Amino acid sequence: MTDIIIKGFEVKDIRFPTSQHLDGSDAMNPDPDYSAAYLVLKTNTALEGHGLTFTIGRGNDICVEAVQQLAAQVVDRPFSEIRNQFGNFWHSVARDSQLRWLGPEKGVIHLAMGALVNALWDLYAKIEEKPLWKLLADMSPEELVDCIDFSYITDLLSREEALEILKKQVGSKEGRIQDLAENGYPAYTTSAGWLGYSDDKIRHLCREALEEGWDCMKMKVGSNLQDDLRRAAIIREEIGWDLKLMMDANQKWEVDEAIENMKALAEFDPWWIEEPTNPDDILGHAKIAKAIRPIKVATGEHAHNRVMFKQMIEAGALDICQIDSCRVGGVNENLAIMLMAAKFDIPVCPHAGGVGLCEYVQHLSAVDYIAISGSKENRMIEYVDHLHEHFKDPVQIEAGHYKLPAKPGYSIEMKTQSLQDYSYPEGIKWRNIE
Ligand SMILES: C[C@H](O)[C@@H](O)[C@@H](O)[C@H](O)C(=O)O
Ligand SMILES: [Mg+2]
Repeated sequence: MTDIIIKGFEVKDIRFPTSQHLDGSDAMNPDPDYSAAYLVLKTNTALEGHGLTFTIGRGNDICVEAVQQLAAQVVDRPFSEIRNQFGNFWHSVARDSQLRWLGPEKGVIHLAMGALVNALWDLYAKIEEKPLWKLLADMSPEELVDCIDFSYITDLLSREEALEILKKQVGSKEGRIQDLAENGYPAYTTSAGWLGYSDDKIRHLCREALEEGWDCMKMKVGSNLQDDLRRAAIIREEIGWDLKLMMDANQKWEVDEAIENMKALAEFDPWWIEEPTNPDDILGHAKIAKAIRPIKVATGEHAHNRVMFKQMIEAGALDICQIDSCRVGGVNENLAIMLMAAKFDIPVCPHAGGVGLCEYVQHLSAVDYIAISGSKENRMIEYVDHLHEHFKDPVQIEAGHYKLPAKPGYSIEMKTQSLQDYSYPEGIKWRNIE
């Protein structure tokens, strides 16, 4: 096969007016418009690599520009050069000396890296004609670790340790693939619990979720305690006490406030509290975790990179590791994070509250189960019931489980019509609003 060369790219500003119905709303983001800096890598063949990074509204202006800057670096490069040394390639993009000053490896520039790296994996999986999870699951432990940049984490996880973890799972991979094909991967829904929803809507969505077979749910907290207590009571009234209920404060509280409020909310038996305080406050999370046991602390959707996860894990600051497919530098860095979590037997429950995140993370959790942790215990993928109709290969949910994706790629390609209609600001959907 002749080598595939990346010949050019397009970056699109795609936004959805989700704030109109307060879908996705939380204590920190009262009216989010789910948005994506969307990258298409064009090649010398008909194949394209698609990738996006999730943002909210105006933040997308800046992210689109950052994706432009990063994507320019792969133009005219043979894809084999990137793929054969993916870890080194990743390292070189993260170390771009002019752009690195903006991070390093955090914020807008790292979100943009997520879009680029994920688009490259989408292309890779399409070239190999496999869904991304299968491409990764078929790799040998050596091939997988060659995708990882171990910089700054070797004190917690060396290349050799990573190899050891992966090698342990090799012999039993096939059984787990079979299990996923038959039973899917467990999930929980956040769709009933957005903060801006009325009590009636929450009640009605809880009933609907039960009928659909969900057995775990997440609600938003962090507005004011009395409201949180009332809403939690409504949810428990509707779903009973056998279902798992998780709570998400979206960084709203001070450390002491988080401890106090969770003591009050404990009567509703929450399984975890997510992002109780500022996402950079490693020691604060550790304090909270210690004070509110057995309620677990979950975090990660705003953790900049693998180095933050390393510290969180070492400090006992997280019980549940919430990887995000875009926040860090895409698939490669998430492999590193999942391996660190596996070493400490910390369950990975990916964050997926955004556009395209469910589509992405289903592949990552599948790989975690098949090749890394080998376990589904206490693990589940978030599901939000928004915007899937815009994807060519949308997630499929059956009785509260993700079905294993089958089409080649990373499931992130959006329909041409949707890309047109929701382009900001010129798309028809926006022209009709403003
Ligand atoms: C603004 C977004 O919807 C967030 O509320 C969402 O990502 C959330 O934190 C989640 O855990 O799904
Ligand atoms: Mg969250």
